[in-house]
Amino acid sequence: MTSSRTSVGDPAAIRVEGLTKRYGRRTAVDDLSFTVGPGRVTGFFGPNGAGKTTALKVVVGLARPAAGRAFLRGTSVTTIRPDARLLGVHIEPCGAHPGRTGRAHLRSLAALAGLPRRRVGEVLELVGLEEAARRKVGKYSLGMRQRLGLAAALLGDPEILVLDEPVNGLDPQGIRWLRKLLRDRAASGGTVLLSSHMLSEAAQTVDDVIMIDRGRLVHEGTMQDLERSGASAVVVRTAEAQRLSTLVVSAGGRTRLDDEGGGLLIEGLDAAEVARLAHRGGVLLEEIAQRTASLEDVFFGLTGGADR
Ligand SMILES: Nc1ncnc2c1ncn2[C@@H]1O[C@H](COP(=O)(O)OP(=O)(O)OP(=O)(O)O)[C@@H](O)[C@H]1O
Repeated sequence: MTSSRTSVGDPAAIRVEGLTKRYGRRTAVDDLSFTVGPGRVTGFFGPNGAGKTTALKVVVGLARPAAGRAFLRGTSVTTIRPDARLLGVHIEPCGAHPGRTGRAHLRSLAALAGLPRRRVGEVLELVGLEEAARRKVGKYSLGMRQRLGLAAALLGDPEILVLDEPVNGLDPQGIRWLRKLLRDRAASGGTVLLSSHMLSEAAQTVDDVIMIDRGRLVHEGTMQDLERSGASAVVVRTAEAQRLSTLVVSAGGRTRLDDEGGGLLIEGLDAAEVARLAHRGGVLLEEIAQRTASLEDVFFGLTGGADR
């Protein structure tokens, strides 16, 4: 280990404090704070445009914040010296020239980082790109580009891995493969922070969750807690949905139209409470059922859920 990793006794692998980043008058990241622990895979979730890529760029030192700070192993990213053994990053565009082969791209990255050439062969094998490494990057599919980006991030066998939307473009087999690779890294003490706008696809990969919406933190905790927090919702069918909605909201619940079944989805109250409310308010229910919430439902509940 180098001194930059051990000099400060911060137990967090990544610490972000009050980060704000603006593009003109648009605030992409708004007073965001979170920590990422070592030996964990952490999911950085949020809808399209939530500010995930922007925040990750600041975390890895690729963008400057208007306010706030980011630390890797207790050292500010603004003062840290580049070290491929500490930090591996994959954020598109990865900078690979379309006319170069995957292998040539990785070789120049390895040379720049002062890493031995043999690492190129090792990471190509690790990401399953040995065959494709001879081909030009411009001919790669999205999934192959993801693997190449991951290979680049893994060159230094880094302690901290930051990946922006790594699941994008991977087929189910590729997602399973990535899951194992990232889980293995965490199991051996590594830190993985990955962003995704697809909660379900990434859910089985992550231990911890940081969720943002419109640049702000909406949830930070374990995946287990998140799954528990949205354990169920109630689906009802009624001709008086508007009136029932008003009753539910005044009793502290939330409602929205159920995308799947066309009924009314109610969160924050259980089925018995909804039935009582409907009975007292004289609302006729044609159907009522308890439904286990999907992670998307949980996400919806936390982010306020407006369709954007
Ligand atoms: N270089 C830029 N110049 C101007 N605005 C930008 C720039 N990069 C991002 N933004 C804006 O900042 C906001 C956050 O974008 P960002 O790409 O960080 O979100 P995201 O959560 O990664 O979204 P996605 O899942 O779609 O990639 C968006 O409104 C976006 O339009």
